[in-house]
Amino acid sequence: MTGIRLDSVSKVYNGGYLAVDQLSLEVADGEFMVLLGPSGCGKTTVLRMIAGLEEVTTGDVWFGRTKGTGLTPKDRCVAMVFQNGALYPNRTARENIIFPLRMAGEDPVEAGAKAAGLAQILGIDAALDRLPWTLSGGQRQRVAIGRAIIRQPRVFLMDEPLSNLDATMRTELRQEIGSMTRDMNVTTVYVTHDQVEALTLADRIAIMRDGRIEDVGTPAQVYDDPATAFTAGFLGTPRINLMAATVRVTARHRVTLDFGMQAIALPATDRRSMILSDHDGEQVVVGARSDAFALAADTGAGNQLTGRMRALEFHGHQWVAFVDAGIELLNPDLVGLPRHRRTRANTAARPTSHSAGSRVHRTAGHLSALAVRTRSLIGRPTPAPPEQLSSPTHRRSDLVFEIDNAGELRAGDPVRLGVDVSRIHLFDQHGRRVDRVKR
Ligand SMILES: Nc1ncnc2c1ncn2[C@@H]1O[C@H](COP(=O)(O)OP(=O)(O)OP(=O)(O)O)[C@@H](O)[C@H]1O
Repeated sequence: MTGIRLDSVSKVYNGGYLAVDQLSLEVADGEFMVLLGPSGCGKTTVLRMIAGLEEVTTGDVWFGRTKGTGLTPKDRCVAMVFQNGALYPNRTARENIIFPLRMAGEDPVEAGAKAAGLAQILGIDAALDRLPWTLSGGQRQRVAIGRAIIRQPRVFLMDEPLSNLDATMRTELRQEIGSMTRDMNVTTVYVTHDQVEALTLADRIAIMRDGRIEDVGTPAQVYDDPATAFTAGFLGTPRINLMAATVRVTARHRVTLDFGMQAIALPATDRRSMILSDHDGEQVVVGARSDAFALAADTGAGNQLTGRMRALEFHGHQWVAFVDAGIELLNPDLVGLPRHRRTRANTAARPTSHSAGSRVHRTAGHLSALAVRTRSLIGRPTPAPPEQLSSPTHRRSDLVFEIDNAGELRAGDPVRLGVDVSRIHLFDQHGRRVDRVKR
């Protein structure tokens, strides 16, 4: 087994398209690393560069202390499973699994024993003597995994291996992949655009966007303490609410986040008050998931927002509330992305299985305006040219969050929302956290 290191790796495809941009990443020996990101962000390209199926344009790939750049795929001792693990159609599942050992000249009895052991782990021992076309999609993918892993590769690479399976099969095989790779202690890089797969399988997740890594951390780190607004928006259902706000410093270390018609205050003891107190008038992005909101009684105490319940959806175990609070919401896919990249990002937005995501109309127009009217909190010059606030994409939309019990609430009712500011995340206009993340 071995660790992997990508050292400032870039890939420019023929025609000059920069698919991967100076990406650096370390995967520890035996670690399960998930590359997560929207379609087209460069995940497969990274995987193929590790496998040696794609040449790096610049940078280096290392396997432990061995430089992989320039080695053939065979010499890298990696195994790869694709979306549709193609099998030899006229060989049984057993023959498919054993095939790499046969090619390596291994003793047939030992090879057979290894295949039987793997088949048991993968739950296909009863299907070993069947031809691929008689197997279910999940069984075929298990055979493909068995065939890839039987030679005990140093590195196991998987490219969306579950995406062609139905939901039940996906859950089952996901769990098996998790336990198998851990039992074998094989260094694994797994590509997916499915946040549930990433959160449930990974030791660490690298969230990719536009050929770069936005954030790397354990599932809990990247979910609870996201480094960027994009990461926050990619993880979690319903998607995080990203609200455009202006910093108002009312007294030393007294900071208010002004949404226009409404505002919330940070306590002076909040470390972010200190950070923002030199940035009066600057614009920030306030991220709030469901756990930051609570339907509040009309006490007037604490941070509250008022609005109107636009819709309430019953989801069995919970309700999803859509509240129009007259606050500008930003599109997580677009925050911090240079303007010329936005159309592409918009079409490659995060897939979501939750209807809440699709119901929300989020806009980019205001963000562009944010980018030009203000100085960056981090001090980087803002690249985007002005865009009119009256842009047709500039619209108000709903705060979306889950509640356990809707009680007597109905669509159209006025609502008062308590906001727990200890649970909000604050990002600068480029989508980077204003405070430090813990990694
Ligand atoms: N052979 C190629 N020639 C030119 N461009 C390519 C080639 N392969 C990939 N690309 C482009 O590089 C970008 C990254 O592609 P890649 O397949 O790595 O993304 P991905 O994140 O894996 O996407 P998906 O989840 O849709 O598979 C895409 O814009 C893609 O169109």
